[in-house]
Amino acid sequence: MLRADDLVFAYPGQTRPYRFTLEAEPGVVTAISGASGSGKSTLLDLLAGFILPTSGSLSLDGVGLLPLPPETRPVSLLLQADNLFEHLSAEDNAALGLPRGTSRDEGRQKVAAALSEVGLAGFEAKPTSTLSGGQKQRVALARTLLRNRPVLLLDEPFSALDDETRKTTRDLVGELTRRHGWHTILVSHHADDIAALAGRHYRIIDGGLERV
Ligand SMILES: Nc1ncnc2c1ncn2[C@@H]1O[C@H](COP(=O)(O)OP(=O)(O)OP(=O)(O)O)[C@@H](O)[C@H]1O
Repeated sequence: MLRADDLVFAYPGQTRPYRFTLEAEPGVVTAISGASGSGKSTLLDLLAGFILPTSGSLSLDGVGLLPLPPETRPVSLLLQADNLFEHLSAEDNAALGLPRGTSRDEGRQKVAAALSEVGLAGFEAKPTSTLSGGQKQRVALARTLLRNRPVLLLDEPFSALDDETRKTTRDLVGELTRRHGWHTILVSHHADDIAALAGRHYRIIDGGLERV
């Protein structure tokens, strides 16, 4: 279980701080909605460790995460777009998720298996700049598979996709979350994505999280 307990944070000059409390289970997509500017990205930044709360606690399965810098948190982050290096191939982008020290052959095999799991078998050598928006998000998910971190933060990951692609990409996120036991936190203001995918839903209201 991922638990945030009264994480308190304020930007300079902000009079009333955010106070975030949530629980996210493994294998379940937990959705976060809220008006524009309500603090959704701020919450993800706190979970990822890009900003630090002034008080509160954050733990995964009882282990405190706040002392960990972003690079060692058990967390992957996927944004709406621009998750990949355009000048690299699909294979090279996905391979960025491999642990350091992975041998060339083992890396190749693992990348091929991850690309196949996201429905991109045979796309290894494709330059990223030639892929569609949905295919790019799949490559980013393959990289997430290889990073093998139990928390996945998604910031409006389907917003740049057409309707059909958003449905298949969203199904894939649901499937991967269940299969790998990820604690997936989905920031979205699309009610249909939340209805289709989320097992738990919080809304940010007045700087806090309310269970919907
Ligand atoms: N670095 C910063 N310094 C000061 N204020 C900030 C900073 N980043 C965000 N804010 C402010 O904090 C509030 C919450 O921003 P945040 O980006 O978390 O909202 P959001 O819910 O993700 O918005 P949107 O849906 O528009 O992306 C906004 O009022 C924003 O202007």
